[in-house]
Amino acid sequence: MSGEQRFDAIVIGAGQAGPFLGATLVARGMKVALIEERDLGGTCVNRGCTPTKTLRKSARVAHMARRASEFGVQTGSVQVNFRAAMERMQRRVEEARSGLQAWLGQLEGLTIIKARGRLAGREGEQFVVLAGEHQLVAPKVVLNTGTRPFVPPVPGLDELPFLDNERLLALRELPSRLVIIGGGYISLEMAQIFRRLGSEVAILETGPRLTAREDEDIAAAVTGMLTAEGIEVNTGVRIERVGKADNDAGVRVQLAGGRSVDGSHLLVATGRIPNTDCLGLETVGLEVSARGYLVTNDRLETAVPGIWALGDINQRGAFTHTSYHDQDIVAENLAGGQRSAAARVGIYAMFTDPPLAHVGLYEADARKLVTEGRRISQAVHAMKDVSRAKEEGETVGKIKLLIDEDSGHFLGATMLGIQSDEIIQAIGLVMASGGTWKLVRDALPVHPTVTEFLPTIIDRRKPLTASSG
Ligand SMILES: Cc1cc2nc3c(=O)[nH]c(=O)nc-3n(C[C@H](O)[C@H](O)[C@H](O)COP(=O)(O)OP(=O)(O)OC[C@H]3O[C@@H](n4cnc5c(N)ncnc54)[C@H](O)[C@@H]3O)c2cc1C
Ligand SMILES: NC(=O)c1ccc[n+]([C@@H]2O[C@H](COP(=O)([O-])OP(=O)(O)OC[C@H]3O[C@@H](n4cnc5c(N)ncnc54)[C@H](O)[C@@H]3O)[C@@H](O)[C@H]2O)c1
Repeated sequence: MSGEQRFDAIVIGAGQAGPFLGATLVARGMKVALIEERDLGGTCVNRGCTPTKTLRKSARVAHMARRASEFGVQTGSVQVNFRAAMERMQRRVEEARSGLQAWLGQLEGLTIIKARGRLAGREGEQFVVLAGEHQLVAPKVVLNTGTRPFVPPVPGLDELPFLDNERLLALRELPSRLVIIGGGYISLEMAQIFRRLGSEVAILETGPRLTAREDEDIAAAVTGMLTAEGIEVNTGVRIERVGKADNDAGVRVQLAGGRSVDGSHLLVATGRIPNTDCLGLETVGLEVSARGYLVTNDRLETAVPGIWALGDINQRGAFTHTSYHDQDIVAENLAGGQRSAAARVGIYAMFTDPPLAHVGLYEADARKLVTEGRRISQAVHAMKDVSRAKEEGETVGKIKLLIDEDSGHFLGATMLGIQSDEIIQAIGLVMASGGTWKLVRDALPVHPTVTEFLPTIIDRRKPLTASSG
């Protein structure tokens, strides 16, 4: 163990919050240690957003090439070079990771330590952190250790070489038939990508529908979009066990009721668990929730003053943008600001093609408010009736807007359709700025875009009733 090193702040975990907060603090003249046991950039850069969104592009190009004749373009038969697509993805990951490394590496005052970090008690006002051979102390500790895949207690799973998001992205050969357990974001994004790259794909979801959080009609539209591409969707299943298929060459998932589903590869995408179990939290008196998350106040401070929990581990978001936003809040508050995570409006996109994007309340939440006497209206518009979508030949999906009739504020929006990952932000910005629907109606839109339809959609809104029937 080397001698004790003193810092103004120690960041454990280089996900989507810690490195950026560290950079801000050193720019203010502080001395900061950034401890990362794997790769800078965390899940997003190395095994999440960056690789999946890069591979998604290869899948989309293959998909559009197959549709080429619809647009008057002749291509001949379309072949996917899986290795080349994976290599393109890896190059992008390496570029992102090395860019981050180069930027962080030249920041004066920032010490990067490649090791697993953990708290080891306190010395007066200072927290002690151990990281490999290093013993560090600082009065401020920022935890940004993210999540890892949750493996469900399915009999037989521990004896199979199943895939998770990381192992899937390391494949060298295209799976001939990919069976996916789980029907959430990772499942659906990867199902469509691998289907378009040439795999057969089957999804097995225990819940009654895919994308459990979404409105029923939206989940149905997502399911329809995936089945139209030849993806087999099984909802409401109960998995009894998994094992090798008869020919030993693949996997067999045995379902309750006697049915089984075989595949060459098995992807398990059934949620994530927080990396809080090896952090030595008990040494400073910090506790986690029943599911392992760190509880924070709206300033993202834990129950122990001087320790912050940022990103997925605080369960205030499970996205790169929420993690990054967390560090922005803390950076400003450390400089005397009064920002709060409570003030932000939840927004996200699932990057199927077309994407599903959402902000604010869901229809079911709004209906509950109606039972409490609120006057709420909803507008729904099919993408097949949006001119730009017709011109693009991509008419899947719909737009839904929820409006509070008394205040004029948007309460939420859901969009399944081309560029909805971008368009949703128009509503998100109006919501965050406290504006009303009139702002959207009166602003001058660009033609021809999907966004230009928002005023028309708003005009067609109807009162929302307490029940959907
Ligand atoms: C397949 C996939 C696709 C995704 N796509 C998107 C997307 O399109 N958009 C989006 O917004 N989000 C996406 N996400 C979610 C996104 O990746 C996370 O929300 C995001 O990475 C934020 O996480 P974080 O900052 O909390 O930590 P992470 O990015 O998880 O990083 C935590 C870091 O801490 C390190 N660490 C953990 N414990 C220790 C320790 N004790 N000592 C030292 N280091 C430690 C880990 O090695 C890791 O590098 C995706 C996730 C997955 C899995
Ligand atoms: N576009 C994005 O922003 C994006 C993309 C990918 C991942 N992510 C993040 O990654 C995280 C994890 O995603 P995920 O898809 O693994 O989890 P998820 O929680 O979104 O979905 C998991 C699904 O698995 C099902 N399930 C659980 N146990 C099962 C079982 N035994 N058999 C069958 N089904 C089972 C659940 O009912 C649920 O529908 C999310 O928090 C998300 O924020 C985000």
